[in-house]
Amino acid sequence: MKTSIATVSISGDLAEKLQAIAAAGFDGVEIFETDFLTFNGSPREVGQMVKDRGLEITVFQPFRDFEGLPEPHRTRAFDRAKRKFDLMAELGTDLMLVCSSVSPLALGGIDRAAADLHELGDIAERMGMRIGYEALAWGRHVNDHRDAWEIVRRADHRYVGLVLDSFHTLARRIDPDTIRSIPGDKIFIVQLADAPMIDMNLLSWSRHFRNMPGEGDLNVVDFMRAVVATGYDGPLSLEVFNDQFRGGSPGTIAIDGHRSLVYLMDQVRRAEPSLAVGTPALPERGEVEGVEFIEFAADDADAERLGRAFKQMGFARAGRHRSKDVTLYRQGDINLIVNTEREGLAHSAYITHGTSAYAIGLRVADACGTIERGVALGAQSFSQPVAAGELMIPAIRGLGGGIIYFVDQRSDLGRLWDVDFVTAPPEPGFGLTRVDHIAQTTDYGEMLTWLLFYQSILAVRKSPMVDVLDPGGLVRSQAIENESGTLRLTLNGADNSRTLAGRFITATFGSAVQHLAFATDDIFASAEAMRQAGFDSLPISENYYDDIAARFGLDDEFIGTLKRLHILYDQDGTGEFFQLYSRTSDAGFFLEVVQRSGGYQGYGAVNAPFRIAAQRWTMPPGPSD
Ligand SMILES: O=C(O)c1ccc(O)c(O)c1
Ligand SMILES: [Mg+2]
Repeated sequence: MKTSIATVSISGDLAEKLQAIAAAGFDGVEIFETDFLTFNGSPREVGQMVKDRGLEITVFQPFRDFEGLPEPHRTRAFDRAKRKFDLMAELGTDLMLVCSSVSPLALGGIDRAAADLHELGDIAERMGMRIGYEALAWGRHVNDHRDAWEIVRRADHRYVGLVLDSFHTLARRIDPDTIRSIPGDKIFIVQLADAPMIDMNLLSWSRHFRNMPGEGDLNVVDFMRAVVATGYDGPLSLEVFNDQFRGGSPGTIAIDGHRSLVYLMDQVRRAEPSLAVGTPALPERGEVEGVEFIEFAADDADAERLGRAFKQMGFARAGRHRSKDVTLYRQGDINLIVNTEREGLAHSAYITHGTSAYAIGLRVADACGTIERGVALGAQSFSQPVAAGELMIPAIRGLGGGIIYFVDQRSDLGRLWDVDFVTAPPEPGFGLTRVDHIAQTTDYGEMLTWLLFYQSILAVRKSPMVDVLDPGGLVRSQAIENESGTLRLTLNGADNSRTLAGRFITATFGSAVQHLAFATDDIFASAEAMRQAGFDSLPISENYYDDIAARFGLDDEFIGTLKRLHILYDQDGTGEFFQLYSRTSDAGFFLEVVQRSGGYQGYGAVNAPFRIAAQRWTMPPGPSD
């Protein structure tokens, strides 16, 4: 199946857009008229630019306010169309998208519109063109693909077909299964877009908030299943109007778009195996069984500091890499690696970001399958030389230039610690059992990119976005987790550098992992042991404890213990959540210990403002304070 994307979906001038679209692997492009009109060159030159990049023009659009007009407007509309057909011949494309009229002059009437389209079909045929009719969700008389199809059916012309656009259908909550009865050869092109669920008027929602399939909340998979069921085998064309994308990186948005289409077709194939999906099958999404390790890049002085901090939390120095300057700290199922090598990716990560948790190792059911899937979805695989006898751990590049390694039990990768490390016997520790969650910070503009990256490659789902109030601004936070809770990531999007999250991005030149949370089954015992080992926990305001005492009706003794140990507390109706924080590093990195009880699934978002306030009093002032 051919892939295509509208020029409106990408930022930049026409040349930049085409370059990014071709580089991301698309076969075709929809030329949006304004992108052509604002280009300082002839239609022939545009056609050549498209060809030179190995692309074809899938459709020229939009042609507005055509059908149902009274005279003299009707004749004018036909003249306008003829001029555009001439232009299209120069551009080198034969399909024009006619979107349903929004003109107050349009008269309505299915037969009138069908007659207009039939007549235009005759002209198109003579000029070697075809027309596709699309129902805009806010069209004056036609705003439903079922009506558009009825008009196309009655127009009864070989050169007149239907255009389906997932946004217009799904935004109006029209059952996509109504598409199944349309003949596939009468669908001339299919446009795809998703959108977040927001309650607003259709036009504004469409023009500003569309996003790539899989990034929003619409059921684009069911829409596409219905399209495939018709036998349609034309291009899948993204048409995404999004304010953020218009100002984003052309290359990244184009790659996200291509990834979204590959992922969409993979979901269609899995949801309805009997359909003839014309794209290659992919290995299934990586089933994450746990976080196997977190690796830090550091210089010697910071490695000392990190080692000390880990010991104060009950980690033991548990091993050394056989050939590299790499130390393993271990407690329960948590493996923390500190890499002070002077070459390789760890060193480049250190040079770029300073001391940082630049690599994450995930335990999956099938490491090679997960990599294969990632690469098919446009992720970059990563490898660097290893010494003889050591393991080459498969990896892809992730957020902030970091690395995600994959290990599994089905290969030698399951013996990583024995093969690559000389390890010591386990020590008891302070009760920390596993990595509860990994918090990554990114620019707000990149959140959808990483959401799609994780969701398309790993078997995870996203939770609703929550707002984290920071005195410097709002940080948007969204969790990405699997069913069993063995992988929990939180993505925090900062849109300025005055928030703690924004400061972290600036201070580390875009390192991603800002904090790590470890789980315990008894936070009071862990906190007590950590305190005795010299752990300097983040102090929390008295006011906070007064508030939770009142909010949850907690008794004095319990509140006294929370207060003394600097533990934050939350309930969600199904269970309880306890949190304890370290102080932050100068750059804003920190560690957390949490205890979940009952069915608590959240991350203590209500406590975040108190944590942030406490971090602010205890941190050195930032450059913009
Ligand atoms: O917003 C619009 O006007 C518009 C134009 C053309 C389309 O294909 C579309 O889906 C929307
Ligand atoms: Mg459209």
